Amino acid sequence: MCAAVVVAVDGPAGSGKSSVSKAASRALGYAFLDTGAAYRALTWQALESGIDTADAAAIVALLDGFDYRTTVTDEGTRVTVGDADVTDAIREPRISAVVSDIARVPEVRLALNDAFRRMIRETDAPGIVVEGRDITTVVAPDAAVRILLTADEAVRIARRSAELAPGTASTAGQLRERDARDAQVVDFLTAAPGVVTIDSTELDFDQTVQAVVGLVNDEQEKRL
Ligand SMILES: Nc1ncnc2c1ncn2[C@@H]1O[C@H](COP(=O)(O)OP(=O)(O)OP(=O)(O)O)[C@@H](O)[C@H]1O
Ligand SMILES: Nc1ccn([C@@H]2O[C@H](COP(=O)(O)O)[C@@H](O)[C@H]2O)c(=O)n1
Repeated sequence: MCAAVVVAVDGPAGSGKSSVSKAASRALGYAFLDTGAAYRALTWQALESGIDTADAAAIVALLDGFDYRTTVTDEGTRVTVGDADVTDAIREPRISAVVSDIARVPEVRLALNDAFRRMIRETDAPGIVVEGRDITTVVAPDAAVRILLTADEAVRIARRSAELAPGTASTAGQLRERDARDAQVVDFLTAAPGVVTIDSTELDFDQTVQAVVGLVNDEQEKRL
């Protein structure tokens, strides 16, 4: 039984899931769980081990020794695999290009989802904001607040390009391709029943964070 208020956030690539969820968690005094980081770290481990990411059996074999940890520091959350700090490496385009291979392996999803549920149960914060693709539907379908965070594709591409520039064309292609491949595995493009859609196309960053925080506060008030 989890005593913390769980806020589940799903959405497509570049919709602001991690940046908005992180800022909202800070504003609320909640913990933050970026589930995509675990898929990315396992991808990093596969590439580091010289494994073809399309080789599902080899990927499943990696799960046993996968020593994935996150540590909250003053500078932000550090991600490690074994002794390696992979915080920055897991954001590289070479990881984004193949992470969907890893995410489509059912054994990987089962193992990581178990780990995510354990992290949610074990948080000692009053609440936790958890973001990914299947949090509202699979990982935490009973979450107190469930949000689909989205924005028009062109806006998401522009925001991502501004972050990664140069290379708008390849950024666009990669974002579209990753969404298309991920959507074959989980549906993060339509809100499941009970899930509230926040469309940030016309909102700036702070307004989007406020929309999330406002929803959580409204839900908390209803429960009093
Ligand atoms: N409402 C907004 N207005 C302006 N910029 C935004 C807004 N929301 C997010 N951003 C910016 O868009 C970029 C993408 O956001 P972020 O990395 O959080 O997306 P994401 O959904 O986690 O992506 P991915 O799934 O690819 O990891 C970041 O630079 C972020 O600061
Ligand atoms: N709940 C999740 C979270 C992520 N994925 C896969 O990981 C990739 C990286 O996620 P980001 O949020 O960091 O972009 C994503 O493209 C998915 O392949 C997932 O399947 N389920």
